[in-house]
Amino acid sequence: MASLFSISSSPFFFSSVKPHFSQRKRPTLHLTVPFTVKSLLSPATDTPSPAVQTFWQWLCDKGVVSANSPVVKPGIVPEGLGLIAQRDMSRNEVVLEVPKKFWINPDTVASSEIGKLCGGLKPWVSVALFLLREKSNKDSLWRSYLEILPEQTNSTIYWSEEELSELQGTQLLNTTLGVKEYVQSEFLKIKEEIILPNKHLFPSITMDDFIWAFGILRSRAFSRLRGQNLVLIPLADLINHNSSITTEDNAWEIKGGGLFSRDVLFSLRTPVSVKSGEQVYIQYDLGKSNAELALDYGFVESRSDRNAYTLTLEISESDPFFGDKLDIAESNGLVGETAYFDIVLGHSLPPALLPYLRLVALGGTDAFLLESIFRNSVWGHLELPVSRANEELICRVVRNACRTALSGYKTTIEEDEKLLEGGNLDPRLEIAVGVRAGEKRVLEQIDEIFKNRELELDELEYYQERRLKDLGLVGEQGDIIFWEPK
Ligand SMILES: C[S@@+](CC[C@H](N)C(=O)[O-])C[C@H]1O[C@@H](n2cnc3c(N)ncnc32)[C@H](O)[C@@H]1O
Repeated sequence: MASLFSISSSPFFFSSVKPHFSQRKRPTLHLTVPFTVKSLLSPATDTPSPAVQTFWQWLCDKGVVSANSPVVKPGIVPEGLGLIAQRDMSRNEVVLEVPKKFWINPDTVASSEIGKLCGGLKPWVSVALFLLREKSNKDSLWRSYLEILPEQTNSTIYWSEEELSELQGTQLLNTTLGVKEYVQSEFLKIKEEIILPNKHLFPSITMDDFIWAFGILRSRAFSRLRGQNLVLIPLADLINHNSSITTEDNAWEIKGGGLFSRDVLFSLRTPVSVKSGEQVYIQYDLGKSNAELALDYGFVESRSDRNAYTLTLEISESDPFFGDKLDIAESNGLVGETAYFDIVLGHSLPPALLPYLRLVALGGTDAFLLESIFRNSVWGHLELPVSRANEELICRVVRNACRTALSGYKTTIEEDEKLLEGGNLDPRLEIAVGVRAGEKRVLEQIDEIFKNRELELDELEYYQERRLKDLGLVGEQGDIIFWEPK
């Protein structure tokens, strides 16, 4: 029975680089985790490095920014580089505007010397190759920008094996390994088809270089901008994230481009008022879980609703009712034999989870519900308990799966909490401890919900009782009304 479904790491279906500043929404929860982001009010102090100064000079020379009265300047901050306000700014004021000719996107690649080679490539692969080509070209027009890109972030894709071992048992570990495998397979393809046959353009590109480029895009490319799937915007990509900003609205937009209008520009606004000398921040994505933040950007947040766990449920092909169940799931918006449910700490279960579980577990004397005459009403029936046996089975299977998943972590929540309370952890360890503690909390929450449900099994009302009631065959006290012959 335990094979009814599995709680596994969320598989990463990855056909192109995922949106980096996406709008997907996810609800909220509670956990005292690691990373404390710099206060919005703390001013940045350090002087920029020569590379940053050269980058700034390049932007001034090209007229992207005003050398005399800049609104923001790049500066060294706890998050690496960031944008420092050069004067007081009110909410929604424009921080910077970058014309299209300074963007790096698949069009930039197409019109470059490697454009012809990159024709059929995925957008992210072509931009990654472009970055690596330009890096190896000492005369690159993009040199001053490339020089300020970090060698690594704390994204889990850059972690050593030892660092990854701290993620033992987590979904994040599996996702990270899956992503790396995917990037590697893309690399092997272009190595054969593009890199090796064009050694004069790509002298020595390694898998690590390709991972670097992938991580750069993943952490700083904007996506889903008007007509733009994936675009690097120098200067704008220095904007850091702050958890205290809780709106994603209107932080950036593309301006211009109409028939008689001026150049197309990327425009960034500050979502909150900022004092001169403070760092300007935005909210990257309210919908990302801590695991996604860790993978994409290399940080996590203490907000409890960033902790999530993906339940993967499957209608087994060996199920005698496989076809009917699949048909019912698909008619109710759950495509394919596998369904994914994101469970968020402190939030109730996704509404479709219980009906889907009941459907997957349906069998024996309840199987009549799968008959075609019920096809239009079956989901409604599945939204309520079907039978004691069915409800008991889903509780048992979910609880077993939670316990199995919990036994795969190398620490307990208490041990993780102690580590976090002790403070002074290496940033990557802090991310690992935060994510694994968060996942375990969600698993315990799921287990608790189904444990309580198990205790209620005798009080629940099941399909047959509801049916008898509907037919007027059950009295007020739940007694069966018999027909007395007159
Ligand atoms: C869009 S870039 C921002 C510029 C970046 N700080 C730099 O030095 O180039 C995103 C990266 O900045 C860093 N970052 C942004 N916000 C952060 C935060 N709140 N805490 C820690 N790191 C952050 C992470 O390394 C992330 O991958």
